[in-house]
Amino acid sequence: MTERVAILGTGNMGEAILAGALGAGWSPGEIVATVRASERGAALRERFGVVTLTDNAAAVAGAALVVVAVKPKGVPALLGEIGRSLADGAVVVSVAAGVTTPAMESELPAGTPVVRTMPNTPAQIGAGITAVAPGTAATDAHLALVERFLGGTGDVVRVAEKDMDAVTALSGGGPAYVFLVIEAMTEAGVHAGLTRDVAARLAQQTVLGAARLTVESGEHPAILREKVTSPAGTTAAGLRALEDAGVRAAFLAAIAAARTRSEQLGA
Ligand SMILES: NC(=O)C1=CN([C@@H]2O[C@H](COP(=O)(O)OP(=O)(O)OC[C@H]3O[C@@H](n4cnc5c(N)ncnc54)[C@H](O)[C@@H]3O)[C@@H](O)[C@H]2O)C=CC1
Ligand SMILES: O=C(O)[C@@H]1CCC=N1
Repeated sequence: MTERVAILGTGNMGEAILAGALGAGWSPGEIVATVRASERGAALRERFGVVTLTDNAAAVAGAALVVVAVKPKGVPALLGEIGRSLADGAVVVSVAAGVTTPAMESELPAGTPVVRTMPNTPAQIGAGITAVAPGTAATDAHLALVERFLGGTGDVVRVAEKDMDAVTALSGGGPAYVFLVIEAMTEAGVHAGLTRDVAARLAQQTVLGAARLTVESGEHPAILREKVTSPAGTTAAGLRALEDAGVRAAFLAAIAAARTRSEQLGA
């Protein structure tokens, strides 16, 4: 891999992408990461061996791919900062919730290729999923570079930009919902008398195994659920309690609320 990549704003998501890309074979020499605080830069240099800078304009000079990973409200100012330093043909990718491609294009020199993306933090171990939606000047070659880089962090799926707020709600924030489920199942196991270590291991591996079985069997989750649920058995009793507590409705409400919030962040 020969292209240089700049990651601007290397916090939780930027670091997850950095770790995932390095794990997939991108070399530290190909990536420069920017930070606000120099101690953060020193920690990233130590951990990953990449060059870190606090100057975003200097970081994008010579980069073919620029990944903007600051908070949504920081994106316009950052794009304004780097516009004149971008290399010819460089593609600018944002991971920010809510920030649209027209909004990105309006802060950059006319004709700059941009791609809006929504990754998630399992990118850190190459198990993420990123949705991508191109702006008006992004060509297939730009998308191919973006997909090659982000492909190191997990799956990549192309979506229409109008679907990005829904994607943000489902997979962008989705790991948090699953972490909450793992935390709650673990705690419930402790309440049922298991040690915390055993309960945590059972909850983690159950979520991992169920997710893998869904993917690898290709069967509908409802069918897989029926195969666990013996008539009048233990699982039926547990599922009844979850339905009584409104778990399905809670997920509908959670994804709808997160989607609305993503729309607001872009407004
Ligand atoms: N955390 C997550 O799971 C996901 C986050 N995102 C998006 O990623 C973006 C970043 O989110 P997080 O990583 O969670 O936030 P964060 O606050 O952990 O990271 C942002 C980093 O950017 C740095 N920063 C801010 N302005 C800067 C500047 N001008 N130059 C250089 N560095 C600068 C901050 O010091 C911070 O370390 C957001 O736009 C969010 O919507 C997208 C998908 C998932
Ligand atoms: O919570 C947020 O706003 C970001 C976007 C998706 C995940 N984290």
